Amino acid sequence: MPHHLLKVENLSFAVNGLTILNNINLFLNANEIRFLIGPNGAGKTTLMDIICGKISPSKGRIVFNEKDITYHPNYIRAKVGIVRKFQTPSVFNTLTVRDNLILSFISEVGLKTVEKNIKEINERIEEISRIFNLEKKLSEKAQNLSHGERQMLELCMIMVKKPSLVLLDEPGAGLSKTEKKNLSKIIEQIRQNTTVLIVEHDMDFVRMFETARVTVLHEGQIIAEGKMDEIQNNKQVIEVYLGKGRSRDYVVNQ
Ligand SMILES: Nc1ncnc2c1ncn2[C@@H]1O[C@H](COP(=O)(O)OP(=O)(O)OP(=O)(O)O)[C@@H](O)[C@H]1O
Repeated sequence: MPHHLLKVENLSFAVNGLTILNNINLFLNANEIRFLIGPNGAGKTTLMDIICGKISPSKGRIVFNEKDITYHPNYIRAKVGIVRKFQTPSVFNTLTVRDNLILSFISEVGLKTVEKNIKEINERIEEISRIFNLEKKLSEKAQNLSHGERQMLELCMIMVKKPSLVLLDEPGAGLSKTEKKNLSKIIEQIRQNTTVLIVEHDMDFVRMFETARVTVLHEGQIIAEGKMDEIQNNKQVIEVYLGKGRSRDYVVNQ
């Protein structure tokens, strides 16, 4: 039996009498890449907000590493290894790439430890920046990077923290085809040490992950789950999302 790192059990969320999520059950294995897709307003962001602790559900529970974290605030979730990256990269624009990464180390292990081990930290920065194709940009200010490079830098800063679960909000948005391909390779590499849950509208990007499972949300409910080649032939998914051009591309194999 695979170990479920994250269990979302019988989860519902309502606001002002309006049901936004209705009895969601979502189970993520350790080292899994999972996509969450569905039309606008399906409830994807709300589900991510509940998983990261920004809001609490009306019913159900969230179990992470066998611990019930349903009502843990988001800073506690960050401590147990749940990290979220929003669509717009959040980096320190006036600092260099290296300094951004050093700050990430400081927030992870503390200033004294970083000062004491600065040589090793710099070696580690060089090593990790190679994974994210940033090794030639270490002295560059973040504001001079392209959008794609800033996305890479933020991901790199997140990975310094060695999270167990990374929540990504439309990471493919605004990237060129080549950048998306590179990002997909990096996410595949990241998952060697972490689980990745990705909200995405760009089906070309989702298809770059041949083995990843996809969960489809519609009107607050999960309507399908499986690999992309199964999902894209599912009648209901085509009806409510893929076939109507509501995603950012069309189904190829209809
Ligand atoms: N606090 C709130 N109060 C009222 N309605 C809300 C609240 N939060 C979310 N909603 C509604 O719940 C529905 C789901 O929103 P959500 O942002 O989770 O969808 P989504 O799948 O992420 O959509 P998108 O793809 O457009 O980002 C929407 O109709 C939204 O207007």
